[in-house]
Parts: sequence; structure tokens; C-alpha cells
Amino acid sequence: MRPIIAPSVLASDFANLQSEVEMLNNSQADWLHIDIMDGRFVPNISFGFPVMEAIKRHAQKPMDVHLMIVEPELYIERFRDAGADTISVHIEACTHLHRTVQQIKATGAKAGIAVNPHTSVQLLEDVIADVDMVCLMSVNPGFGGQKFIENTYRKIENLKNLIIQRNSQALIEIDGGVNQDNAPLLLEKGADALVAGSFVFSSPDPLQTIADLKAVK
Ligand SMILES: O=C(CO)[C@@H](O)[C@H](O)COP(=O)(O)O
Ligand SMILES: [Fe+2]
Repeated sequence: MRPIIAPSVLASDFANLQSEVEMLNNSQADWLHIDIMDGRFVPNISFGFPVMEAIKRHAQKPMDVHLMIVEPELYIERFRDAGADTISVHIEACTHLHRTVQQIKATGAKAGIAVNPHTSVQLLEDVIADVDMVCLMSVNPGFGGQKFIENTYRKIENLKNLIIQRNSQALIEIDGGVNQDNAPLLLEKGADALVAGSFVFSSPDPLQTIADLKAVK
């Protein structure tokens, strides 16, 4: 199976957001990855609803929204209204994770759980059957352009085993420091979806870079 490619709009040129989104529309990207940072869960602030709605007006592909915010349960419906197709909340930010997953699904969006590099995937044991996706962070969240953490390969194997054991349909998404060099092994270990920000938008030819990632086996 060819990987799902989800370029992270965080790395795009915000001053030319419409043309960046149109470039993604014309590319082999499958999803638009939207990073929401609140300055509390992570030490950075990205953008909020007005920008997301502006992206949605031009986007012709599903929006994969990664919430790096505290108390995400307060904003799930608003993110859905702003155009989210998948909403991922951090396990580290949710006291009542099972409830928040049900809340996301009740909006009609797909439900994802994002997992920081230090968090064991075994903590997902009792919720994995309920979710559509797990977003494994392969950098500490908060910034684009960071170095990929190698321990991610082992975590994919552990997560894949858990998904099989629990008869879950969850996709495995890898987020942070993904590039053409690490993509083959990520897919071999069991990743389904690859987020790529700086690797795509800093490249001389983003359309070709996305096509190259899509072609990785
Ligand atoms: O969620 C995050 C960072 O917190 C990511 O989605 C990054 O935005 C991916 O960017 P690169 O590491 O690919 O530059
Ligand atoms: Fe992300």
C-alpha cells in the first residue's frame, strides 16, 4: 500500500497561504496536516480558527487537525465546524480521553490520539479499538524542522502489535522530522501516514518532493 502523505501547512508561506493550499490541491498529497499550538501544551503558538477556516475555503483535500492544546475537549465542535475531518488530541492533554474520543466521533470527524516521544503506546491499550488513528510524535511537539527521534521505529512496532491484539482499525501516522531517508523504514515498520512539513516546503520543488514521498515503498 502506498503511504498517506500529509504535508504540514505549518511549514508553508503564511503570506501566500492560498497559493500554498492550491499547490497541495494539485499535488499527490492525501491530507492537509494542520498544527494547532496554544502556547501552553507546547511552547509555541501557531494559528487558530480564522486561519483554519481560510485554509478550508481553498482546500480540496481532507484536513487532518493535530491539536497541541490543553483542554481540547472545550474546542472539538469548533474545530469540526472550522473544517476538520480528523481531530487528534494528545493523550498527555486529556484527563478523560475515552470521553473526548467519543466527543470527536459524535461530531462526525475521525478521532485520533497523538502521543509524545516519552509516552508509552501501551497506555493506549484500552482505547485503541475506539480510535481511527494514532499520531506518533517523532519529535517533541511545538516546532517544525526538528530532528527525527530514532526510538520511533520501536514504538511503531509496539503500536502495530497492540493494534493487531486489540483488533483495532487505527492508522499509524508519524509526525516530525520525516524525510525521504527515514520514510522507507517507517513504512516497513508499519506506518500508514507520513506528516512532512519542512522537508516538503523547504525543498526546491514541493510537488516533486510530495510525489517522491508518495512513491516510497
Ligand atoms: O506537530 C508538529 C510539530 O509539533 C509537526 O506536524 C510539524 O509541523 C512537522 O514538521 P516537520 O518536522 O516535518 O518540519
Ligand atoms: Fe503535527
